Amino acid sequence: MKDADGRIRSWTLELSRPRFTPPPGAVDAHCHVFGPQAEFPFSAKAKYLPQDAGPDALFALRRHLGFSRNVIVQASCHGTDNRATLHAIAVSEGTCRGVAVVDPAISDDELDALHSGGIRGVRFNFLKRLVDDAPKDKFLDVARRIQRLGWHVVVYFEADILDEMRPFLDAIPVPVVIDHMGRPDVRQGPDGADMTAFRALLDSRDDIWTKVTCPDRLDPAGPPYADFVRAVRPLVEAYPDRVLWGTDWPHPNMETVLPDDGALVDVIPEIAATAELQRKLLVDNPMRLYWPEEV
Ligand SMILES: O=C(O)c1cc(C(=O)O)oc(=O)c1
Repeated sequence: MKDADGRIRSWTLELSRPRFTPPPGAVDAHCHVFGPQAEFPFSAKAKYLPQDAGPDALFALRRHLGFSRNVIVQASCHGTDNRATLHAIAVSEGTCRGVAVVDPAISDDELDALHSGGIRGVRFNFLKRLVDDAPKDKFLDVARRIQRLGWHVVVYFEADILDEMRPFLDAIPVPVVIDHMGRPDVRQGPDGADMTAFRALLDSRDDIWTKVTCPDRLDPAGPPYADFVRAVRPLVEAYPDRVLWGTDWPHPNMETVLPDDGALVDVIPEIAATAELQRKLLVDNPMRLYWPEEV
């Protein structure tokens, strides 16, 4: 949905109320903020220009869905200027933490300032439609430099480059979180080539986590996202202590079919069928990674 300025709205205004009630303290561990542009302009290199989706809208969504905290992941449209993310964290009264995108030339003092602002990880994005370049050697240098802060890295790539990503991922000296499971083709099922290769990655070290997110991006059939559920539920059961969940609101680039966040929440009990799995996915795991001092 584009406005008169050509700015895209990628989130629905017709939100359903989910049937599923998240456990107390649930964390939406993958979401973004856009702007507001007047205060926090988008990057000159942004590949999409969204309408404003600031912290007030995010917190209204959170209340509606029954979540308590958010992890805000710096969106590619803001480049390496993390001010919009830091602003949202700052006004959240301790209920948000974040993942930054940094220029590899960032100083140690600037990294310290990000830590004080609630950042606990750095994102490396390998999607050509979102970023111009992804310098692996410089990213590895950043990964080494954030080790002293106790941070992790979040990596976003698509399934077709998993093989070529392996040496890079193997060399990262801090915990690794893979966005959206590295975008498998969920129609292949739980034992298809993409999920099998992804499990081999998870098996390669015990500090690789993943976000079991984005049925809307990965399952074109739409709600109730049957192929996504069939492919992802065994993953949640096999790696219950290394999975995170998030809405992905405001759903960057979902221009044609706007996901209903209520329907996304209703996928949770389908991929995490027991109260214990739900508590790990929504509370214990994200708290360990983002609020370790409270665990
Ligand atoms: O697939 C995407 O388009 C997408 C984009 C971004 C971003 O622009 O940062 O983040 C995501 O998690 C997913």
